[in-house]
Amino acid sequence: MLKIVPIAEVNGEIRAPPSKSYTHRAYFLSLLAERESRIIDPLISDDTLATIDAVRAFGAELQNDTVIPPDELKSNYFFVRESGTTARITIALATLAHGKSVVDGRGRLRKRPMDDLVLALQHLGSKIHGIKLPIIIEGGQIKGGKVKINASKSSQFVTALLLLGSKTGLEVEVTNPVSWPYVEMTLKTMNSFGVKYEREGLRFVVYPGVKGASYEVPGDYSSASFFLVAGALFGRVKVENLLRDDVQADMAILRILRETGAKVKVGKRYVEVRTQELRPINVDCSQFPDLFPILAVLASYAPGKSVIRGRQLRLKESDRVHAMAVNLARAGIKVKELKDGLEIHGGRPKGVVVEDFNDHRIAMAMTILALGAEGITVIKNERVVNKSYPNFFDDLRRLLQ
Ligand SMILES: O=C(O)C1=C[C@@H](OP(=O)(O)O)[C@@H](O)[C@H](O)C1
Ligand SMILES: C=C(OP(=O)(O)O)C(=O)O
Repeated sequence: MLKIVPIAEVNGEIRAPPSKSYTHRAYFLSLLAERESRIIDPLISDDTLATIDAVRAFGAELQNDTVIPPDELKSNYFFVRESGTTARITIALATLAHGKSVVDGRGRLRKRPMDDLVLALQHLGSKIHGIKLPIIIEGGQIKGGKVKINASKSSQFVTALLLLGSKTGLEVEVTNPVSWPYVEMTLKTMNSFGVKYEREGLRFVVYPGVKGASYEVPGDYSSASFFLVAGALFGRVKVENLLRDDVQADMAILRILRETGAKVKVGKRYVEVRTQELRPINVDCSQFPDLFPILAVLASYAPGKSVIRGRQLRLKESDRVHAMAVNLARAGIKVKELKDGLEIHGGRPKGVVVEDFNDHRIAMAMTILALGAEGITVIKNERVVNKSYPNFFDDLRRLLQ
């Protein structure tokens, strides 16, 4: 358990951890490559360990930062912990492995949607049983061809098919996408690994062949966003290891912080945010859903009414709309739960015992809220941040020292 005592101001620097999303992509593309690859500075967290375990279970050999791919993927039992990204990609790639595979996970992941991806893979000839984890795949029947994917619940369905297509060749047509920048992140990583594809709007033709790469994982804007908001609320924060020229979904934080009135300076490899003034925000997070919890915290301090929405916010490690509504109401903030988001009236939050709903981003967002709250905040289970950011509290201490 951790107690967070409010501070007068924040003024410090940290280094962003490596990107969870790029780490997933680099390991799975290394698995599919024609030769060995190097992955430099990967994120090591609960989610990426799930991916590393899956890549090993498919038959890859990992020696330090080198991944030696198998000649053929092996069918296996894949336990992906609570990693949605790992689950979706593993389900798709397991269709390549002759024999029976099982993909399973724990907690909320067993309730999160897999159905549209399963339908698409069945359309391509694979035999799959179940639309929620645990899912059984009778691999080896998959062939290339043409498939349409409804991406209204998750862009990870698209990512999974694009990666599959880098092995089989595949034409993919996407409908109703959320979180589109994550598809751009997948395509960018495919470029790094020498995969050829053509695109026209929401249609892709992926050609078979993954060359391999020596790939350096960039810093994570999703993890950095918690401290960038702390800079906007309470003083100054500089986050190193953030590339200006990137396509990460949560780079949206830069535009939003400027719109709310913070002073944002972007260098080649860093971002610095200073408090200036705070205006309410009105934003749809459907393309960058992981910012929702920390934007709700930002809105809690911004005088006036903010509205923050997103189509898939209730489908994550928790129902994030409900989770933030509960915690902000407990902190004395006037909040109204909408079908797809929150209406928040900014004020001065009180310290609370945080209900994290076993969601790393709820715990991290509420920790930042605590820095300016009236009274002490309690984080009951600080280990919940291990899913994406094991060093979160170490970096917080570094910032406050
Ligand atoms: O592809 C990825 O790496 C991710 C995509 C997003 O999910 P959805 O596409 O399901 O919104 C995001 O919430 C998740 O943290 C990581
Ligand atoms: C939802 C997240 O990841 P995943 O979908 O991979 O579980 C997240 O990191 O907030």
